[in-house]
Amino acid sequence: MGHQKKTGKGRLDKYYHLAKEQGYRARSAFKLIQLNKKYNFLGSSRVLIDLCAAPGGWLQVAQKYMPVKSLILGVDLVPIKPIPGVITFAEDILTDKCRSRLRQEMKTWKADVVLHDGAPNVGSNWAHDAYSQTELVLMSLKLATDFLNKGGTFVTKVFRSKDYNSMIWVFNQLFGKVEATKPPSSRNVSAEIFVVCQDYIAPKNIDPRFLDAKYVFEDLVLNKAQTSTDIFAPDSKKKKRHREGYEDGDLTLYKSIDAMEFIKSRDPAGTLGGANKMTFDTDEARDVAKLPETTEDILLACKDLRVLGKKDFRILMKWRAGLRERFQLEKTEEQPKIEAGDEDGGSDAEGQLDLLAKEELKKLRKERKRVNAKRQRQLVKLQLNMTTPTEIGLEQDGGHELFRAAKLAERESVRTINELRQGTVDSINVDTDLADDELVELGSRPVNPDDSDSDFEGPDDPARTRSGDVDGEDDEGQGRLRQLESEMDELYSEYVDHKRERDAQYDIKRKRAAEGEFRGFDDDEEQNGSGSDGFASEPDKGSGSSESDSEPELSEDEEIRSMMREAKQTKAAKRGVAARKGAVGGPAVVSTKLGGRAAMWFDQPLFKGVDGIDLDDITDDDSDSKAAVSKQSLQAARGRKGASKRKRPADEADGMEVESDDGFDVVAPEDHGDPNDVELMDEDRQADYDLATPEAMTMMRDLANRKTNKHALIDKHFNRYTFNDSRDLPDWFVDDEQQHNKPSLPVTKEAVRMLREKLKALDARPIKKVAEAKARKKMRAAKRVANVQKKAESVIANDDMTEAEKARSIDRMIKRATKAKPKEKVTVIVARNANRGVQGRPKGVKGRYKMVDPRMKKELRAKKARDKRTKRTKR
Ligand SMILES: C[S@@+](CC[C@H](N)C(=O)[O-])C[C@H]1O[C@@H](n2cnc3c(N)ncnc32)[C@H](O)[C@@H]1O
Repeated sequence: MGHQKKTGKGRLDKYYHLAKEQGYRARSAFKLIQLNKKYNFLGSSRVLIDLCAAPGGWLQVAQKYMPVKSLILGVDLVPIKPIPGVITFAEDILTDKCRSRLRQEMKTWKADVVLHDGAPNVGSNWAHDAYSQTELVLMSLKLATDFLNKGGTFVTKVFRSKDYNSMIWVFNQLFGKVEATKPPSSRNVSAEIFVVCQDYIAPKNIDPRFLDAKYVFEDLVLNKAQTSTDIFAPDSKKKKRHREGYEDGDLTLYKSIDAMEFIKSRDPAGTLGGANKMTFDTDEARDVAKLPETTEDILLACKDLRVLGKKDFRILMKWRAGLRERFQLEKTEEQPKIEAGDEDGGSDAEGQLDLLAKEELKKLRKERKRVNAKRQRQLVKLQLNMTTPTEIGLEQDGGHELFRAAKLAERESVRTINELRQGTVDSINVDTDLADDELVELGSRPVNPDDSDSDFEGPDDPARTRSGDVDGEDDEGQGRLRQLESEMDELYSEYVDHKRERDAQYDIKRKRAAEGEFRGFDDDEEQNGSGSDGFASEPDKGSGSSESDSEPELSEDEEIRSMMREAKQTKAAKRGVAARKGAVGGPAVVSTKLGGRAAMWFDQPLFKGVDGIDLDDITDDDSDSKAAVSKQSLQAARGRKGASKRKRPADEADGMEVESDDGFDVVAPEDHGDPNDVELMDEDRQADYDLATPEAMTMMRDLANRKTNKHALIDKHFNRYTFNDSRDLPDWFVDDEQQHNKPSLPVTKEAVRMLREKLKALDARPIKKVAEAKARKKMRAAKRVANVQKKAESVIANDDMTEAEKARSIDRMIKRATKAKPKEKVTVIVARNANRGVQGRPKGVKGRYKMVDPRMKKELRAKKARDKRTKRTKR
């Protein structure tokens, strides 16, 4: 293998690093991985031969993707470091020795796959390398025909060359399916492509010419002969363009040329057609880029020469012609001819001739500058709307002025020189005068009043340079222009041919470009395109199965989405609260004025919307009354329910608070004023102190609205029911008393309304069971999201997949995860007859099932009744 230094730009690309990370010996391993992904030939193969296998990247891949215990053989000129389960040996595949060694290793087996990634040592002479490469391919094909099983696969690397089509033709004769492809890991700048030949026909007799390089690559053999002479006299011949792809010493298909190369080239169409990009990197080219002639359009066209349209091509050719004119390239190229012609003339005239020619050129240059400057001025005027194109005659003249000037210069100098060649010093003088006259006419002829109706005024009018000859010159000019146009067309078709030769898909690509679907020539760009087809075009989650789900409840994918929405909202809300907190300076306005407990108290929803409460007036001194009231309200609520609790007499004796039968608290005197009463309540008990009855609500409102106070309230509730003793009374009596013999407390309409509203709000909340079911559903959805995320991460990290494959697989995962699963039906099995006493799943029952006992319900009911009875008797 040619040991290329891995320091060039782009050499250490992502596949290089990936190969290092994943332990492959060569980045080329990814080419085989990607080829196998596309054609899937490794998984089903048991015997594989890798020709030109060093350092062994492909062998590693084969070993990984083929079934265990497969026979894998690798051969290369250089020894290959051992790979477990792989047999390797060093041989030249072009020799018979290699063939017999392979036969020896294969015994009676036949190969399912023959791989060939051979590359000759890349030298400076391309044609020779191409020959070796094609020779290697043909030889590997030969070996493949010897060892391949019928239906087998042959994978080979080929370089695009003029013999490419012949090669494909040969493959097609031997295989059922032949496809050329360039895996993404193959560098765009490399001319290599891989041909995957599947379904080996295994003909009994193969025409020997199919595998004969002389027959298949006739031209190349000729080329080889030619190039061998070139080696000894590289500059003796004109450098030939290699239509087969590479130029000598240039081993990539991507080529950029310097603008000056194009300007100076004698074959501009060929130069353009042979390059991908035109750069302005040399000093000279940089100057050219700054010239006004080098417009934005030209710079843009230079960026990608492969997609030049006819218009762009013409612009570039005109630009080149103008610049050649500016740099006097035509002149300098003609100079040697002139000099050669002058050799015959007298040596006295030589110096004067030179002088004259120089002066001539100087003048012409000056004139050209002037014409250009005028054109520039006119353009500026046009841009400032000071004039119209017709006024300045841009259409008639502007585009061709350059050529007119060039033509003029050409004609003048040629004429002068011809005359000089023939004539004497006198005639030189005469002609010089003439020339000067003409130049004076060109540059400084005064305005002719007779010409005032003309569009072009003043000395700058090029159409007036020869007053008597305008028509004739126009005709001549038109003819010249037509000629230039046709020359340009010819050049353009030459350029297109050139492109076509370099790129087999040229026509298709151009068609795509014309249809607006063009995605570029590079694999990279195609990948980007496919990337956008894959990842960018997100799966239409909205049109998933959930839409067709007729259940009113949220389907699971909706659940997932709603979770995501909720998460967002929660975040937003948190941000909002934080912002508000920051703005207001605290969580609640009330708490800024009241103590903590008071704030908590009045923070209850009950006080919201209650008119007339001036929270500022309520101080912590009132908290004792609040505590008492809260207890009373609780008791009132309990009283309504008839669920009185009696405390042990011992508790009363201890002076602790006692709940009376009539449902009112009797608060021990020392506790009355204790503001810590509320604080003493634990969390659970606090939850009990709710305003659950209209009586409690009324009482509360009265207190809050200062219609009563704690003393009045306590006094009022010392009544005939206060000290009723129910200790020795039977249960039935106590229960009945509780129901009917109790004080009737005042209730206001407002309190009833408020309570009703509160209950309504409570009713609106889902019952616990439903809430739990929803929460479970959410939890399951969250689990699925997490699972998909995890899987997606592993897919993303999988380097064996292309971006598009990754996108597709993630897409599939999401669809699967969000698809609503049909509810599993539960079969109810009654445990009677054959199912009676069956342990585990009854026969013939599939899916979820529930065993029910026909007697179970009755028995359970009976057991409950029994339990109740025994409880009563125990008491
Ligand atoms: C691009 S490398 C192959 C890389 C290999 N597929 C891998 O993944 O490691 C090309 C190999 O072809 C080998 N080669 C070139 N000419 C050969 C020949 N005549 N016989 C055997 N091997 C040859 C070179 O030695 C070189 O190792």
